[in-house]
Formats: sequence, C-alpha cells, structure tokens
Amino acid sequence: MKREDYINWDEYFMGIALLTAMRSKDPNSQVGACIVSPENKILSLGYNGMPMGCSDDEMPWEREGAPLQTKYMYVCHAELNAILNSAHNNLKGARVYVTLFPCNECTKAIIQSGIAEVVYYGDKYHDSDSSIAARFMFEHAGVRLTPYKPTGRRAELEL
Ligand SMILES: Nc1ccn([C@H]2C[C@H](O)[C@@H](COP(=O)(O)O)O2)c(=O)n1
Ligand SMILES: [Zn+2]
Repeated sequence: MKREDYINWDEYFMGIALLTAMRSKDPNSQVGACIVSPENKILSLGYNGMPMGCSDDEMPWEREGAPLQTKYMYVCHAELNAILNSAHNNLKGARVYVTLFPCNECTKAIIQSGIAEVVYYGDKYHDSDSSIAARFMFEHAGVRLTPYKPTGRRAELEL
C-alpha cells in the first residue's frame, strides 16, 4: 500500500522556493522563486542576488543611505532571475511559487512572460505602492494570485 502522508505539489514547490531563497546573500530578505509548468515540471529557479560578475563581496547590501550605496540599485530579484534563467522554456500558462509577493517590476516581467498564476508566501510589503501597483497589474492581466497555505509540516528526512 502506498504511503499517504506525502507532500502535495504546493508544499513541494514552495519548499523548493524556500530552499532556493537560502542561497541569497541579502542580509535582510532572502527570496526564492520556482516556476512550474501546467504538468508540474520545474522550469526554472531563482533567488535575489547581484548580477553576474558583480561580486557579492564588493556590492553594497545596505538598505539605507545614498541610493548608489544601497542594494536596491543593483540586486536582481528572485522572480526576474527565475524568468531569465528559464531562457529556453516557454512559460505560457506556468505557475510561479514565490516566497515573497512580487514587486511591481517583477510583476511586469511575470505578466509579459505568460505566467498565469502566482502562489505567494510572505506579503510583508502588502501596503507599499509597489505591491498595490503589482496587484493592480495582475488583476488587469488576469494573472491568478493564490496565497500559500502553510501546512506546518517541516522538511525532515530519515535516511
Ligand atoms: N518579490 C521580491 C521582493 C524583493 N526581492 C528582493 C530585493 C532585495 O534583495 C530584497 C528586499 O530587501 P528588503 O527591502 O526587504 O531589505 O528582496 C525579491 O527578490 N523579490
Ligand atoms: Zn521584484
């Protein structure tokens, strides 16, 4: 008889997005994204980080100060990295699992790539202009927004 307490697709893909976020060097917010086909195949992964060739050790990670001395000028967001990493895959009708609700800039890329659903975990910037603009665009573009429902299950494996 098969085991019955296996994780469902949402737990699986959000779990992978969370694991991917752990690669981020951002000291404040580590974000992960996992893009999945309608057939539940993983198409791409991404996390927030500095662009290629821009050393994590030399770029600024500050949140405040002169704009050029903050991370915001430079960091590439998890969702955009996942879309760019998927260069050879068709994302039409795909879902993206994100550990943090997308910003307005990533929202444009998500919509333009043909992704049909965003499953999001954190939403700590819900009231920011960026999130308000993102929801506005998603609604107009017909992209489904699904809050992830954590099951409370933790990743443990007995080998
Ligand atoms: N959906 C998002 C939102 C933010 N990020 C990145 C951009 C920064 O590295 C960090 C946010 O930093 P904070 O202002 O919270 O210190 O997260 C992303 O990749 N995807
Ligand atoms: Zn973004």
